[in-house]
Amino acid sequence: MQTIDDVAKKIIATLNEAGFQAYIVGGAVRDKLLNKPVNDIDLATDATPTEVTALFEHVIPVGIEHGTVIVRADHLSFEVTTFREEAGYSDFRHPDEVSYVTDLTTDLSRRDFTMNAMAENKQGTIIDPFDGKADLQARLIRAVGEPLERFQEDPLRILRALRFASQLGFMIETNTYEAMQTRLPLITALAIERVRVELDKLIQAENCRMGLHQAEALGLFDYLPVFKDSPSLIMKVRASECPFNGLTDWFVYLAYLEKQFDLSTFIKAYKLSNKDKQVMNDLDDTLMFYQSTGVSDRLVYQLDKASIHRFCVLVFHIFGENLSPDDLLDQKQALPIQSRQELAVDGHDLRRLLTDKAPGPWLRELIEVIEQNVVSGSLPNKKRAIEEWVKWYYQSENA
Ligand SMILES: Nc1ccn([C@@H]2O[C@H](COP(=O)(O)OP(=O)(O)OP(=O)(O)O)[C@@H](O)[C@H]2O)c(=O)n1
Repeated sequence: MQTIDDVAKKIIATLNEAGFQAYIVGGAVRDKLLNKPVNDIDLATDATPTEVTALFEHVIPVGIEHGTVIVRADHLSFEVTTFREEAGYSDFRHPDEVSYVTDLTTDLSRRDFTMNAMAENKQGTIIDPFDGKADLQARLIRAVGEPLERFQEDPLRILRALRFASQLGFMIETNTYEAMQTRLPLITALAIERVRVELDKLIQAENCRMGLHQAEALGLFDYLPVFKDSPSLIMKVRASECPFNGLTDWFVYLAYLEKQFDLSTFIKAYKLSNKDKQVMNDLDDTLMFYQSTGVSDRLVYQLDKASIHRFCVLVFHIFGENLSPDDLLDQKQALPIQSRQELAVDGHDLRRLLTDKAPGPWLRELIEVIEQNVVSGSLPNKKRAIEEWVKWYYQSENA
């Protein structure tokens, strides 16, 4: 079977045959050397975006102003970026000016860390002008060239260093670490959404204890919303037994750890997306419900396969109770229905039945009551029976 690496090499071959240089660069080279799975490959070339576009059938112009296009091949996408050097980052996000260059080493020299500044050609030879391979072997994160400049260009690299330390269990080289310390105040200028992406990766990583320790030693949390106002929070996180790896809802856990914050404080401070907000709020509701009633039929009904495992992890760490995801799933499967879609009536049926009622929130509330009764077994999931019950419910309500 053709791998993502084979497809990338085909793209490189097409560029080489047209007279251009082309290489695999960045995280893919690093991860291959670490024997980690590679799901995403970036390419660099001396061809301009216009020249790349002319060579391939499916090209998406995603970031032409930064020299990047996406080449689609065999149902996979590859970012292809023209060799460049960057003049400065006044918004700490996008380089102010991008100038194309023709030599690979200049392109590699603008990158953050030596382990991310290697390239691989079509034959699989590694081009490594900054000794990234040696640093990988020594398990060291080292800035390329002058560290103060690298972090000035993009202070997000400070967080990237910490999250790589957390993901890979690497140490940060002394000069690099000192430059991170000097430039640390610049992280307050970063968009909070970018900060959160790195923080998520740091906290969910395999070596998160070490990553958190390094972040705390550096003073990172003094510059981060919520954490900076609550120094005890990070102490509690460190002291907690919670294995954050894989725990996507760590904000919920932190909100429970620090009772003075409700979840909305985190949601607002980190500008969580609506989807994230929904997931976090649902989980928060379920945990509160668990706190008051324990494992009830109504509770297992609210959980689904995707959320059941993390719910159990959170219950263990917040309440110290050991629930088995499999047992909860069995209990859920034994319920009369698994989801609202399986109810024998829907909104249309109920509106037809209660023609004298004007549209309003009553319909959603009624469906919720029916759902609860069916789940608890006090009402059979049969259309006739439910309709009879609804008529009785309204008669008794109006009586
Ligand atoms: N602030 C940044 C972000 C990225 N890069 C460079 O761009 C490459 C690709 O960046 P990205 O895809 O964001 O990260 P990866 O290093 O590939 O790591 P991961 O996929 O784990 O996020 C990096 O390897 C690095 O060479 C950089 O120099 N400075």
